[in-house]
Amino acid sequence: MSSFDHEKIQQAVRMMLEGIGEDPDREGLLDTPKRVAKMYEEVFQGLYESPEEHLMTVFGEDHEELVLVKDIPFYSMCEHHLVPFYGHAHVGYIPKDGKVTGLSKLARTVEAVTRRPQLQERITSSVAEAIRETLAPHGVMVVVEAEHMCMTMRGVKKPGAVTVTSAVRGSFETDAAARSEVLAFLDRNSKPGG
Ligand SMILES: Nc1nc2c(ncn2[C@@H]2O[C@H](COP(=O)(O)OP(=O)(O)OP(=O)(O)O)[C@@H](O)[C@H]2O)c(=O)[nH]1
Ligand SMILES: [Zn+2]
Repeated sequence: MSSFDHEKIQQAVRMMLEGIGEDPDREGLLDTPKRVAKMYEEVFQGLYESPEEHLMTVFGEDHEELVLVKDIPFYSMCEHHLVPFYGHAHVGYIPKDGKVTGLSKLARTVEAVTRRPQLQERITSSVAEAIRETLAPHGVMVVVEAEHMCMTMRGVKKPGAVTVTSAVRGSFETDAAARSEVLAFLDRNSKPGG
């Protein structure tokens, strides 16, 4: 797997600043290439992780009904414009043969997939596929809701427009009641203790 090239990012940022008619040597911009490289290393960290690696932690727990971690916040970068899109992912699956993973691992899978240049559709199906391949559950259902800054601060300029994508695998494909159960939980705003 390739690694992160700080030097290259710094050169590119300097050129972009020149390209927009700025002076990269003025005081306020002197450290900007370095800062952007550091930020990119953080926001694109997922390129150096495999989403599946997090799901390897399994407990032989005999639970073959819904497990849903909802409202997982995420930030990603639109691969067309390299501006953020962000929102929440909801990840549900029905374990099989004792393959129950750690709850945090579902959120870590979302992180590994979102911290890359991305499309919302690919995030949604990649999370579903990683769970399907690693845990071989009865079914998996992933719903992602996001606002895209390329649609709010520029272009069509529609702040507040929310894009919803879903991916279902296994039993959820044929079991409408199972899909409805997940959607009913997503509809409820109740918070633990709230
Ligand atoms: N399907 C999909 N499209 C996305 C996503 N993020 C951004 N886009 C869209 O990618 C498209 C790129 O369209 P282009 O016509 O190539 O680029 P553009 O001229 O900047 O388009 P506008 O945003 O319409 O101004 C736009 O319609 C964006 O809204 C995403 O996650 N999924
Ligand atoms: Zn975009």
